[in-house]
Amino acid sequence: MLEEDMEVAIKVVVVGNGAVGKSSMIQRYCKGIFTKDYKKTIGVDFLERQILVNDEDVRLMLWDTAGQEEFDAITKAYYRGAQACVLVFSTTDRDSFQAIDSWKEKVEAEVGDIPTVLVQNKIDLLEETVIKNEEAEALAKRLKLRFYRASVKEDLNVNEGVFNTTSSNVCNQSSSNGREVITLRPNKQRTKKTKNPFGSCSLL
Ligand SMILES: Nc1nc2c(ncn2[C@@H]2O[C@H](COP(=O)(O)OP(=O)(O)OP(=O)(O)O)[C@@H](O)[C@H]2O)c(=O)[nH]1
Repeated sequence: MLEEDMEVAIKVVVVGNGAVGKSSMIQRYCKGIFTKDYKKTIGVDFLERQILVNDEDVRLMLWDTAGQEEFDAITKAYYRGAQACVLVFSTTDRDSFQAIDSWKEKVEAEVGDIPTVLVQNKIDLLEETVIKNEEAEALAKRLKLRFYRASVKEDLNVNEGVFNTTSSNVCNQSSSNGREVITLRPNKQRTKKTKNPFGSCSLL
């Protein structure tokens, strides 16, 4: 296939316990909306958004995985090929915080060590928090992860924070260690060539 016929795509998996806000986070980023209703994800779901890398369009493909353990067998098949991971827990759910190690291990078991960020969602509910700031920061430090406090509801830190940073991490890691992050797909409209699309990154 000619280089002109290729496009770049980054696959990101969003994982964490049920009801921590994974689907909401992806919807906020890709569609700019928030809904109060809780609709449990069955298996996996998928949305995408275009970002700009070195003036080249890149497709950020966000895989929304079910938080319920009953779907583990299905969801882990979808971790394969992921180039980045967003680990999410909720301010009001201690179990979701304690489960982060196990989620990280599940993803690592399928795809190894990929750029990952840790997100504490629902910080609009801080008055109901069941997790101390120091605990969350200690977890991020121990796992060596960049840590974000976010509120999908209030639209805090989702766009500029979580997803744009995740994309940058993938880009930077790619340019520093030569790891392959490019998925090739037929794209007949494309004519421009780039030798190193991840040399530096800028996001829309
Ligand atoms: N207050 C508040 N509620 C939120 C926030 N983000 C999500 N929610 C609510 O939390 C509930 C669960 O959100 P989902 O996005 O469905 O959670 P999920 O992690 O995808 O859940 P599963 O599909 O079961 O894995 C919904 O009622 C959302 O409206 C937030 O930042 N603040």
